[in-house]
Amino acid sequence: MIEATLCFPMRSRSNGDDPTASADDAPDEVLLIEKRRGLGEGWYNGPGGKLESAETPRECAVRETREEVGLGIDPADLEKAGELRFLLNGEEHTFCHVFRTTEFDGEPAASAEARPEWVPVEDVPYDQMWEDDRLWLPTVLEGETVRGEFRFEAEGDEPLDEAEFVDHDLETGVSFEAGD
Ligand SMILES: Nc1nc2c([nH]c(=O)n2[C@H]2C[C@H](O)[C@@H](COP(=O)(O)OP(=O)(O)OP(=O)(O)O)O2)c(=O)[nH]1
Repeated sequence: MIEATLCFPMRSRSNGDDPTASADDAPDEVLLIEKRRGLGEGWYNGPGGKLESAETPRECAVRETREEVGLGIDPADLEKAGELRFLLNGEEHTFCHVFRTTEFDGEPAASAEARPEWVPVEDVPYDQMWEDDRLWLPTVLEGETVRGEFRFEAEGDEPLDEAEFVDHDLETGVSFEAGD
């Protein structure tokens, strides 16, 4: 079983040039990446990837976001937003921790792995993402929490991103342990 993370940096678009904007405005843009290699290549996603040994999910999300798009994040500023379990042919394939943050340093920059893009929450390109994302990502981007199980079926040795998405269970408004 693979343990992985996703991180969704968010900002309020109106804090830029709108003089009526306040810093308290709800974040309405999310930093997505166009993934340039590996699992989900060519699709949009949040920065993220697999845990390295002895790393916590928070440390992994911070490291992957720095490596992929160059943003600096304090692990304590990550808000746990979800836990997603991906099953392939009935077996647990990946357990993914989802984080959200509005606190980060620097400007996103492209890397060999990712091309970053700020996207208004209402324009997230779900038709160019993993098929299950439209079921849970809107809730995460609204500031809520999710726990879900997503079942994929594949023939032979097909990787997860070529498997067929068959069904799911999803719970919203869940609580996570402090420090998760
Ligand atoms: N949004 C979304 N992300 C997913 C789904 N399934 C899934 O594995 N992911 C994420 C979890 C990880 O962040 C990422 C896959 O890990 P990765 O980026 O390290 O994969 P990779 O094959 O490129 O690995 P690497 O060689 O670069 O280490 O994709 C899904 O259904 N939706």
